[in-house]
Amino acid sequence: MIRVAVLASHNGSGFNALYEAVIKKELNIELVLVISNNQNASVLQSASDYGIDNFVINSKTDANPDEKIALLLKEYGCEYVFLSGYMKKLSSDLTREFNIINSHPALLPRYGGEGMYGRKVHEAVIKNRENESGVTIHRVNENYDEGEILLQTRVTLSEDESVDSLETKIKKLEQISIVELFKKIQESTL
Ligand SMILES: Nc1nc2c(c(=O)[nH]1)N[C@@H](CN(C=O)c1ccc(C(=O)N[C@@H](CCC(=O)O)C(=O)O)cc1)CN2
Ligand SMILES: NCC(=O)N[C@@H]1O[C@H](COP(=O)([O-])[O-])[C@@H](O)[C@H]1O
Repeated sequence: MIRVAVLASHNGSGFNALYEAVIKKELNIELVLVISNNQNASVLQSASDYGIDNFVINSKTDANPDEKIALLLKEYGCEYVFLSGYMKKLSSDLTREFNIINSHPALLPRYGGEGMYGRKVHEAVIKNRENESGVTIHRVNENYDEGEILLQTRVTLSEDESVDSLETKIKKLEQISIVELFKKIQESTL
């Protein structure tokens, strides 16, 4: 069974979607480890509730956070790492050594890169009066949002779309897309 680690900075809504899919036997993967840079992240409580080991790793806890992350990924035998709203840039050592996958709440290559995360993405899409947005799931390389695109799903914006309504739409789409992506991985059709 594929062993998957999750990195998240806040709620980890994508992680929760994967966990639900595993419980419903839609996915045959093993979520073995959760790491957050944020000691207050609610994803840590979710992981504890699910009985999944979880750790806080940041510049306060470790002199070299990414080195500690790599050690844990090896210790837990992680074959894939999923970034579920993780807000820190990962080192090139990490991105070269591990299969890391990220979900970005826009149609890359637009609306990506430094400063483009969370609500900031939806604010920019609305400000530019786009008529569509979506989710991009991609491999992670040493730069923000430039890895190979694995899956993209689109959504049409309504005339009166707000940042809140778009964020809700995108998160729902993301949770579906992430499960679809891991189905492809476990069926080795990726
Ligand atoms: N090496 C990589 N690391 C990360 C990637 C990546 O593609 N390559 N993806 C990000 C996730 N992400 C977009 O999908 C993203 C997250 C955060 C930022 C950003 O600008 N962050 C701010 C700091 C924000 C904070 O501290 O809360 C910054 O760097 O100034 C851009 C894109 C995860 N890591
Ligand atoms: N650039 C990365 C990025 O913006 N990721 C986005 O952060 C949100 C985290 O929400 P959550 O904490 O509720 O899961 C998610 O929508 C995810 O796509």
